[in-house]
Amino acid sequence: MSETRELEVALGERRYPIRIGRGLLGDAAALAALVPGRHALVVTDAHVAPHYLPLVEAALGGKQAGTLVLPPGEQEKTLARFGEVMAALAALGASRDATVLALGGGVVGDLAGFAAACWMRGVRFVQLPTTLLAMVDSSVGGKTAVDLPEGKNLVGAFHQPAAVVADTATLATLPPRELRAGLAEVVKYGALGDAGFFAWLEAHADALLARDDATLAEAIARCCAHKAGIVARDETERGERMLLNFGHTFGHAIETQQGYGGLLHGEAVAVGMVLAARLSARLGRAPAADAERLAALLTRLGLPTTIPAGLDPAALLARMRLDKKAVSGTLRLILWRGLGQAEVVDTLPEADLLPVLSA
Ligand SMILES: NC(=O)c1ccc[n+]([C@@H]2O[C@H](COP(=O)([O-])OP(=O)(O)OC[C@H]3O[C@@H](n4cnc5c(N)ncnc54)[C@H](O)[C@@H]3O)[C@@H](O)[C@H]2O)c1
Ligand SMILES: O=C(O)C(=O)C[C@@H](O)[C@H](O)[C@H](O)COP(=O)(O)O
Ligand SMILES: [Zn+2]
Repeated sequence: MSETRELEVALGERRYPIRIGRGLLGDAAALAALVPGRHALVVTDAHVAPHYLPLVEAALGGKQAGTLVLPPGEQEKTLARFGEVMAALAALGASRDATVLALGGGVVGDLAGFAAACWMRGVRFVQLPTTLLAMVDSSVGGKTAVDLPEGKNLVGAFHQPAAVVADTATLATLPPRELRAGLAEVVKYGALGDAGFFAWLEAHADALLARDDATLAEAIARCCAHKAGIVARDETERGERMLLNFGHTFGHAIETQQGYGGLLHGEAVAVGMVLAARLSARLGRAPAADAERLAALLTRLGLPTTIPAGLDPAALLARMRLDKKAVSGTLRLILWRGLGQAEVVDTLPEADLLPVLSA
C-alpha cells in the first residue's frame, strides 16, 4: 500500500474522515472497524462487484452482512431501486445500528446514501467510491438522492457518511469515458474557486489521462479538501455550497431531457460549465478568454463542450425551472467572474438564456 492521505470533514461537533490511498480496500481490519454494529448491507453494481466486492465481503466476515448488486447506470438511480435497497435491509433484519456501505460510483453512493438516510429514519453509512467522480465529489458532503423522470436528484436527503475510503487502485478498471467524466468535476473545483488549481490541471492533464497514481491522488485530495471546506461552512446549501453546482443547472437539464441515457453526469456538467462561462462572458461579467481557456482544457480532457444535437432549447429551459436552487419561480444560476470566481446569480431574465441554449 502506498501513502495514505487523510482529510476530515468537520461539521461542528460531527466529523468524519476521508482516506485516499492505493489498496485501502485490502485493509480488512480498517474496513471492519467502520462497521460497529451487527448488520451491514453492501450496495454495489454489476460492473464493480466482480472486481471489488470480495474484498469488502472478506472484511465483513464476522458480521451479519447482506449484499445488493444493482444494474449499473444513471437510469437505475430510481425510486424503484431505492425500494429494493429497503427490501434488502428488511430481509437482513437490519437494526438501527446497521451500516450501509456504498461500493461504487456516484449512482450507487447517492442511492445507498438515500436508503441509509431513510431506513429507520437514518442509519450509519460508509462511502467506498470506485470512480474518479465519486472520489472527488459525490462521496463527500452528504447529498443523497434518486432521480425522477421530471428531474435529477429531486427526491433525496442530506445524510453525511461516517467515513469515505477512496482506494485509488480501483481506478485501474474504470472505463476511459468514466475517467474523463470524473475529470469534469475535478476541473469544476478549479473553475469555481481555485485558479491556481486550474493552472495545475492544465499542466498535469496528460498525467491525469494516463492515470498516473500520484497525480490522481493529488487531484483527489485537492478536490476533497476544497469540498470539505465548503460543506463545513454550508452543509445544507443555503449559500456558498451552491457554487458546487457550477454547470449543473444546464447539465441536469440535458441529462433529464435525454432520459438519463445520453451524456454522463460529468459530461453534461462539462457542457454546462462552458455554457455558464460563455453566458457570463456575453453578459460582460467574465473575460471571454477565461471561458475559452475552460473550454480548451475540457476539450483536451476529451469532454464535450456543446449541447448534443436535437435537444429543444425551450424544453431545456423548462427543465431548468425545476432546478432545486430556484426560489419563488426564479431561476438561480451559478455564473462566473472568471477563472476561480463563481457567483450565485438570481436576477437573470430567462430571455437571456434561450440564445445560449440554442447556440
Ligand atoms: N452526491 C453528490 O454530491 C454528487 C456529486 C456529483 C455527482 N453525483 C451523482 O453521481 C452520479 C454519477 O456518478 P459516477 O460518474 O460515478 O457514475 P456511476 O456511478 O454510474 O459509475 C460510472 C460507471 O462506472 C462503473 N464503475 C464504477 N467504478 C468502477 C471501477 N472501479 N471499475 C470499473 N467500472 C466501474 C459503474 O458500474 C458505471 O457503469 C450521478 O448520478 C450524479 O448525479 C452526486
Ligand atoms: O455537493 C454539492 O453540493 C454539489 O452540488 C455537487 C454536484 O457535483 C452534484 O452533482 C450534486 O449531486 C448536485 O446536487 P443537486 O442539489 O443539484 O441535485
Ligand atoms: Zn455533479
